[in-house]
Amino acid sequence: MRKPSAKISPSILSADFADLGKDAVRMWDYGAEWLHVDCMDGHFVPNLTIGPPVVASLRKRTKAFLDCHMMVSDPAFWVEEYGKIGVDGFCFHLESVAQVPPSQEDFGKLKSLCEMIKDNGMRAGVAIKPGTPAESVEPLVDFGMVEMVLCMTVEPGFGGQSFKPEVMPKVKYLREKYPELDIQVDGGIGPKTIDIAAEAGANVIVAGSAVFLAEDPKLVVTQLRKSVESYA
Ligand SMILES: O=C(CO)[C@H](O)[C@H](O)COP(=O)(O)O
Ligand SMILES: [Fe+2]
Repeated sequence: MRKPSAKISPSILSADFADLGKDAVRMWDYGAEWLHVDCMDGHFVPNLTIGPPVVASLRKRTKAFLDCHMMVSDPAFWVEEYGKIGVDGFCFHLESVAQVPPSQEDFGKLKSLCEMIKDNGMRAGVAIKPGTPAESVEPLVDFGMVEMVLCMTVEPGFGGQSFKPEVMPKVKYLREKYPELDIQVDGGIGPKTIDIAAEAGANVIVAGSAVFLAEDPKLVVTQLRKSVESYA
């Protein structure tokens, strides 16, 4: 069984926030079919980025799959609004909703959150911080609650941090167990680190600074895709 197709998702955290529309359009032109939107509320992480009005403006400017990484304390609060905007993927942090490992009661909460995401027309994803074990999200995959697991390869909150290779065994474990699952990696990914992540089994690749600060961003998008495809 082959792993799912490569999806390259440039993170607009490293874009020019005064010119987001232009940056969104050029990423699509460079061949990136996803656009990663880091929504931070200043509570779940010590940083504040953008919310619905800006995401709605982005929606009008790009056909890309809008991949919202919700670094917020109360993801359920935002689901309906993001659904109305026409966001494609809503990826919440397990740690914002549940204890680690999740309790029985937490699974009830997680199930209704995932159902709410789907009822509002979006794909559900769950993100885990570098220290959160893969086993914590297995029931969400096993019961079809999520279509994607995001393994953070930095502590969430800021772009431009160093890739944590110690997260790779988790990616490998999930890929072996779930050959058809979308597995996303986010943080410190670029031409120097992509091979490690692709070999471990990641197929949805987020890259912020490595793309936006590159002299030739199109080349970086192409390199990231080639690496994932070479390990398919
Ligand atoms: O979720 C994030 C940070 O919390 C960003 O998506 C991520 O850090 C991308 O930036 P870079 O590729 O520069 O590390
Ligand atoms: Fe992100």
